[in-house]
Amino acid sequence: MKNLVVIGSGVMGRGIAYVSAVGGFKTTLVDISQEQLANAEKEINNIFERGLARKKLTFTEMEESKSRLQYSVSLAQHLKEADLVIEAVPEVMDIKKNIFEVIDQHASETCCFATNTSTMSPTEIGSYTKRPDKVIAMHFFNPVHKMPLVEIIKGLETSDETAEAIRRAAEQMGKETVVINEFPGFVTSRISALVGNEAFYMLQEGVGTPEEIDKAIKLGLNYPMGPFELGDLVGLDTRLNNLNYLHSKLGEKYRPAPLLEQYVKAGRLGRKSGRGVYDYSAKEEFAQ
Ligand SMILES: NC(=O)c1ccc[n+]([C@@H]2O[C@H](COP(=O)([O-])OP(=O)(O)OC[C@H]3O[C@@H](n4cnc5c(N)ncnc54)[C@H](O)[C@@H]3O)[C@@H](O)[C@H]2O)c1
Repeated sequence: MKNLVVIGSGVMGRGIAYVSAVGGFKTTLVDISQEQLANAEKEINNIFERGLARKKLTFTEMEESKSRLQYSVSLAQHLKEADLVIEAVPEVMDIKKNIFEVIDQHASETCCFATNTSTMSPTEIGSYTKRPDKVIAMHFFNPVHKMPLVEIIKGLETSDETAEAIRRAAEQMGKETVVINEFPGFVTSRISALVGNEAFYMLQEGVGTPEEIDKAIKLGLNYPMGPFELGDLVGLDTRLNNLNYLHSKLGEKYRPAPLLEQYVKAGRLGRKSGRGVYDYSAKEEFAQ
């Protein structure tokens, strides 16, 4: 694989484009919004600058990586050359369905398709194409340039060859991989949703303050972040959305804590809204 197209230049797509270019792939980042693309380019350049300052890469590596990266609002023209397309558009099945129908029409027969979905079925997404054997989920984590894992999820029809090609591509991007079979929530979203939800039940029951619960989990269980810190980073609305999905598929143990629903109703969505479990309004670093 040499040529990659990343669709969606939001939180995840820009990180995926960065690790792809640094990994040596000729990468095109595509979005329908020119403004999002401009923001993505600015942020990717910041990641390069910080990487250079921290000696994660040399000046030459930075310049070579940047020269492999381009930004575009027109998807179709870049698909003919693509060996792999990674989709990172919002977690809405209709949007994803539309994208996969379009890329299936324009990409070469040998091109593989990956979705960065957190919860959705790669089998269903593959069914919107005429190449379900070449469709897979490639689940990156936020922030992509720092998080070491890509969780690779095979749909029912995904071939072993596709899974192996995707595993090699992820490794070329500097990532560790696990290859698993599709089941709602995969491995990581399922566990993370459960831990985050349990923490909300504890808060609701008055077991402790958010600080105490986060500290107990971090220092007692050796988690790098507390469940509330992580929930605020991911977004409490996203967390609730995932829990509702898992509740519908896997039953009672994923029922969202009423307190979490209340926070989301109040607009306390986490860092992105300035307030979630914690208040970020005074902290400039969280405003970006
Ligand atoms: N945010 C996370 O922490 C996280 C982690 C892992 C996986 N994911 C998954 O990654 C995917 C993307 O999430 P995100 O947080 O980056 O979303 P986001 O909202 O930040 O970005 C989505 C981008 O897609 C663009 N877009 C929408 N429709 C498009 C189209 N038809 N063609 C091209 N671009 C289009 C939007 O303009 C936007 O820039 C979702 O499936 C999400 O579940 C998110």
